[in-house]
Amino acid sequence: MLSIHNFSKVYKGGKKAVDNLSLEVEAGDIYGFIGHNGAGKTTTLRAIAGVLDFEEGDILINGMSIKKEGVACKKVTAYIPDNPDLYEHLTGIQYLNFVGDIYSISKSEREELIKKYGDAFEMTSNMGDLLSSYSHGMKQKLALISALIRKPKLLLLDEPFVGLDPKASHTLKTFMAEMCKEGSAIFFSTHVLEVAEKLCNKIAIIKGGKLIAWGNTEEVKGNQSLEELFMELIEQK
Ligand SMILES: Nc1ncnc2c1ncn2[C@@H]1O[C@H](COP(=O)(O)OP(=O)(O)OP(=O)(O)O)[C@@H](O)[C@H]1O
Repeated sequence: MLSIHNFSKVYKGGKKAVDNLSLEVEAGDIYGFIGHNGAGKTTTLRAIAGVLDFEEGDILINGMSIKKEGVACKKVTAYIPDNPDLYEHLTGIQYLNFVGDIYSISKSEREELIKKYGDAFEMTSNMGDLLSSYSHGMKQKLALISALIRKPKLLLLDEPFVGLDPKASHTLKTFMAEMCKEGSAIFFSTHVLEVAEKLCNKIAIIKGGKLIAWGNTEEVKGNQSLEELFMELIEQK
């Protein structure tokens, strides 16, 4: 589903944010991406989503290169940044219809899915309100709904649980599991190691732009908790 081959990113000014990263995410995976602040998670997610250019390496989604077939890749991928920037002058329902139009979601399917996810995230009664009046968590929930109604094959999430209340976090985890059971894949960054440990069948740990551990969660962790492993790996020189 997602193949990252020797991806590196050097920002203007010379900062190498990601260094020769290779990773495979398969259909059905809930893949957690873990690392300290500044490790390179957002840089990697933005490159996969096709919103950040890069020179070294390639990223394939469903076998298509994000560099050469960006539009086709974006059709099957949804990306929610850690701080979604939505169109504030639209109402919730106008925004979701805008997304529905762009991705050609039929009227009946759109209505069904907006109801399903709107109700689950307790957003249905706020759909007529302007996004400028939404709290941070409400904006995040609307962004998640806009991604879920598209039924993406690959869902990329940057710190999805930050800012969500416990019920919304639980709802999101349920839908993440549902999506992957149906054959999609999720690659997401998180600092919440307990969530990663429970939810993810695979995890990757990045440090200073380099992957230092990856694979099946149980195999990567061994007998330790994810927190113990993370602390040990991060403290190693
Ligand atoms: N636009 C930019 N220009 C220059 N350097 C950048 C830019 N964006 C990020 N960086 C640098 O790249 C490195 C990786 O940043 P990135 O945002 O990918 O980290 P992160 O793992 O997502 O961190 P956090 O957990 O704090 O969100 C950091 O050293 C950061 O300072």
